[in-house]
Amino acid sequence: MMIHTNNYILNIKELWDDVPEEYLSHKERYENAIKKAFIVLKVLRQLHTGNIQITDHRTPTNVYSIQDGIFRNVNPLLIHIGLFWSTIAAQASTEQQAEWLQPDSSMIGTYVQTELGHGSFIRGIETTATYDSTTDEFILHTPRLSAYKWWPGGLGNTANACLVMAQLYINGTCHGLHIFLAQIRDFDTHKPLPGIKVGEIGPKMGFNTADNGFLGFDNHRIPRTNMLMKNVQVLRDGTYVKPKHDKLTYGSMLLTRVTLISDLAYQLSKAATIAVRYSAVRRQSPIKSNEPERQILDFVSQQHKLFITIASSHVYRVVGLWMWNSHKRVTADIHEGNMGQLPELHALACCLKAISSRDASALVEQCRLACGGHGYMMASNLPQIYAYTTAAVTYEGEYTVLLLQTARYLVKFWRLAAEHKPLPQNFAYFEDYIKKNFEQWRNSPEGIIEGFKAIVAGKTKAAYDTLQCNLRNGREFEEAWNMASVQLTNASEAYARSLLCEVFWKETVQLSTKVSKSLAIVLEQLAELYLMYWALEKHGDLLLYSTISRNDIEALQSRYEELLALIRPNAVGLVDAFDIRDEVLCSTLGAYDGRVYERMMEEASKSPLNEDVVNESFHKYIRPVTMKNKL
Ligand SMILES: CCCCCCCC/C=C\CCCCCCCCC/C=C/C(=O)SCCNC(=O)CCNC(=O)[C@H](O)C(C)(C)COP(=O)(O)OP(=O)(O)OC[C@H]1O[C@@H](n2cnc3c(N)ncnc32)[C@H](O)[C@@H]1OP(=O)(O)O
Ligand SMILES: Cc1cc2nc3c(=O)[nH]c(=O)nc-3n(C[C@H](O)[C@H](O)[C@H](O)COP(=O)(O)OP(=O)(O)OC[C@H]3O[C@@H](n4cnc5c(N)ncnc54)[C@H](O)[C@@H]3O)c2cc1C
Repeated sequence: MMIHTNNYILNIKELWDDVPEEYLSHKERYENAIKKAFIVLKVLRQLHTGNIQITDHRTPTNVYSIQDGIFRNVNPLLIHIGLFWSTIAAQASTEQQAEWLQPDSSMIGTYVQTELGHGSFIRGIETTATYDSTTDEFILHTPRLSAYKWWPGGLGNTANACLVMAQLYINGTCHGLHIFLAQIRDFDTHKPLPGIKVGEIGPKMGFNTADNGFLGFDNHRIPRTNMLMKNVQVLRDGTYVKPKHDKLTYGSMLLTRVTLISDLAYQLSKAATIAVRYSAVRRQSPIKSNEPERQILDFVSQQHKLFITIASSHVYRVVGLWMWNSHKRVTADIHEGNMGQLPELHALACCLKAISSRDASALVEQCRLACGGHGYMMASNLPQIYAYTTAAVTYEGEYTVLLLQTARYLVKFWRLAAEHKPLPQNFAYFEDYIKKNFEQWRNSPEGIIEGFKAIVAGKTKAAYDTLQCNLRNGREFEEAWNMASVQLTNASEAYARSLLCEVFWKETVQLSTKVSKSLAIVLEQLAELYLMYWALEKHGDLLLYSTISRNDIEALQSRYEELLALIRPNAVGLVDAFDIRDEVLCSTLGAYDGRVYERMMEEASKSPLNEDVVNESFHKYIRPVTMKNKL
């Protein structure tokens, strides 16, 4: 059957709620979401097997983005689709993949890594997988409470299988973390298998349809062939065959960090669409006292809050794609046995995941604030987008922890520069900084990019010098590192910002040659706005580390304000161009037709508190108090 995914999914009645999900209990929310998740899964399976085919051109992202509207929260199968399958595809041997990656598989899986006691420091994970050569099995075991798995999405009620990260033991030797496929529930009855203690962890700030769960193993046995064996093997006699790189097991985290950048771009585009459209509808106070009230979008301070969100969505879309292509290239190299580019990819993914999630949550919150009181309503959908986005600052590698990973990479190159050793081309600016080869400041995108590189160099130098000073004072390296960690994270943050500015500007200039002149102008305005915004935000750093002057900063401020005015007439068009359907946006404030107040009233009428003219609590609790003396 040929289908148009949008229409097909939008017309499946059971996927769309009559009662807004905020009025459901924790249990009802899950049950409602799981009903929908399996309808969506069926569609995805039909697409995969070719039983239905797609006629629209933007399919994978379309299905993904329509889901946002269907769940208004999170698809409980997000980890099954996004992490379970992709980890098997990347880390299982060809034979394992042939067995496990069947489109009609009974397995509903999740990715089980974090424990009650350890999330960031994964070498500290306590779950063990001990090889028993007499039976050719691994014994999965949770030795104590802190070793209970805690957090995996879909684990609480949905999954019947999982990929477990555990410490591998063979003949008493620990070989570190490895991934194992374990069935945890009966495929038919869905009851936990013997030796499995599993459940759901309770309500959270967001992700409340994702049934995040806990899991403990009591000497649970799985076949030896259930260890993911593409990069590393345990043979029948217990021989351990090492991987070519000891962090290949962390590959799923790397991939998800890369994918998340695009997902965050999409969340930003939703928030921007809601806030910009609302700001075009909402009128509040005149600018000149003798004039009618103005659209709040005409206030320059409002433009300052919103246009950076539009621009940032484009930045993360462009950089997300750039990272996706790098990931593809590096993965192909790894297949050929060449690990050379992995450290760079890891360093980039860490800082970009950290900064994209932090930026996205700050900007979504800014959009909410820009919608005044109405932005605080759940029906605006901004609170849900915020709760979803801010979780990404923590999961898949906590913000600070990831920045410190990138700092290791920066410090290595600074050490080379300090010792006057050869540097790769992309770090040549470290040498320039040491030799004080400072460029004359230019108030242009290219000048700002150079300025940001000077900040990276200056901050890396400062962190490195502190590190060296701590070492000279007799500290051990790890302690000296901890003492310098504020400066180290600052250097990583600056590095991410310089990458974002450089990649976005270069890609935009290139793209501009391929589109109409009028579109090119707007795209370049957005890119320039992004660079100016951050140059002004970081003007203190520029004053410290580059040759910028006070006059230059004043000129940047004027150009920034000019850009706000230039973008203003296109603001609504720019968010319309994100092309997000009302059904996906789920916002009273952001719908295409601009019927904001009507929709707000329609949504209010769905409140169960409006079902009775007089709520029964009046008779039970209020009247006895207020009428006491009059009875
Ligand atoms: C219209 C537009 C639509 C857009 C549509 C977009 C479509 C998007 C589709 C899907 C979106 C998907 C969204 C997914 C949502 C996900 C939902 C939430 C799921 C959450 C899951 C989780 O959270 S799983 C758990 C994650 N946990 C972590 O991330 C733990 C973090 N900790 C670590 O990673 C490690 O502990 C740490 C790296 C911090 C340290 O490791 P350790 O072993 O201790 O390292 P160490 O010995 O110190 O050595 C460091 C050494 O190793 C190198 N290294 C570390 N990691 C890697 C790696 N991954 N790869 C390569 N190398 C690595 C590191 O560089 C160091 O090297 P040296 O400096 O020593 O040379
Ligand atoms: C919504 C959501 C979904 C999740 N889904 C999954 C899932 O599907 N599967 C899964 O396995 N896990 C999942 N997780 C768990 C997630 O990966 C971890 O919570 C995350 O990696 C952070 O680890 P943590 O909780 O141990 O934080 P901690 O590491 O305890 O962080 C607490 C604080 O300590 C600081 N800190 C920790 N270590 C250092 C250090 N070395 N240096 C400096 N500061 C440090 C951090 O910066 C932070 O400020 C999920 C989490 C959330 C919130």
